[in-house]
Amino acid sequence: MRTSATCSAGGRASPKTSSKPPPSPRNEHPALTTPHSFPTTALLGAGSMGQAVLAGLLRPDVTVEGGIRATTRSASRAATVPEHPSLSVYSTETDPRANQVAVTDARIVIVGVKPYMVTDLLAEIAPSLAPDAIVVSLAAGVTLDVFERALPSSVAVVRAMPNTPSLIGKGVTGLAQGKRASDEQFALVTALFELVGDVVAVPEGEIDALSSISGSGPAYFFYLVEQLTAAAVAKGFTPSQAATLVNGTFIGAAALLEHTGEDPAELRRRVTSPKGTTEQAIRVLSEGGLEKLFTEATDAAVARSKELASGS
Ligand SMILES: NC(=O)C1=CN([C@@H]2O[C@H](COP(=O)(O)OP(=O)(O)OC[C@H]3O[C@@H](n4cnc5c(N)ncnc54)[C@H](O)[C@@H]3O)[C@@H](O)[C@H]2O)C=CC1
Ligand SMILES: O=C(O)[C@@H]1CCC=N1
Repeated sequence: MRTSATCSAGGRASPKTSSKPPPSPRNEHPALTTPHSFPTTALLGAGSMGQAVLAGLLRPDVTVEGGIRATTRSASRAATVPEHPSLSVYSTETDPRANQVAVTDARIVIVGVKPYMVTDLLAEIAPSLAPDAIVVSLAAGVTLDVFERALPSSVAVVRAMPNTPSLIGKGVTGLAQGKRASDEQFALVTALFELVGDVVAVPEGEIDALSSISGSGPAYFFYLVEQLTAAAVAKGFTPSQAATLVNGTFIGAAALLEHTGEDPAELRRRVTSPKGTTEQAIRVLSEGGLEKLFTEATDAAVARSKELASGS
């Protein structure tokens, strides 16, 4: 276990108070409009997505009564989890019972392991869950039904589809309420994800489509950044110059979208002078089938969610 301490190679270190907290993006999170206090929470699988969700619970303006427990498989991954006085970190490599220990008495249990690992993990934790626990799935494709069948009937389930900008409070999360989750329990989970950005409640049937847009969406953005950077380098700019040009332009354009609240089509029009240069570039992108490509790409993501649901 690691409690607000640097994890040793073996995954254990004695608790201590960190004199200098690590650089944290938490200050960037928007002001709270939702509850500041959450019950004891376990995060099983504190990887890329899990740690982004965890960032909300570690905000200085949030209290987690009874503390937060986070688990990983390897001790080296446990060492990547930020230090915090209310956070205990366990790795199954060091303690094979880490997940059972983490969920004991926890009211909220977030499952952040890969989809193919979910079934084994649920079988492992089911006997140790509190009867009134709310299990929150981050796993792509895995249905509420799979969770509800694997867990005691008193345990509520909510399916979440967040995205990685949650790490800096700019996430978008889709939430689907399981049939055993009360409105009060769903509101609590909604408040938890509002700590890291916007929340959209949808019926479960829409979660895979939502995932193909906002769950995967950050990857589409980074891919576009990579491709425009490659085009800049091909035009003779150094990689450093290309990064400045492309990152600055994309970040600036996104900020303009947010700041003005304007329709993106209108913002695009303001760049695209009639008979000018941008018009030619947009023509090539359009004739190349970008719109169709996005439809096909998101369809492929949805199809993969269905495969994951069937266990492949
Ligand atoms: N990465 C993303 O942008 C998004 C991911 N998701 C979902 O989040 C889940 C995790 O994905 P990532 O964070 O990308 O993967 P990841 O590989 O970064 O994290 C998985 C974590 O699970 C841990 N783990 C593996 N087996 C474990 C076990 N038995 N007990 C405890 N911890 C264990 C690993 O040590 C690792 O820290 C997946 O189900 C994925 O579908 C959902 C939305 C977006
Ligand atoms: O690629 C995946 O399967 C996960 C779900 C959405 C984003 N990442």
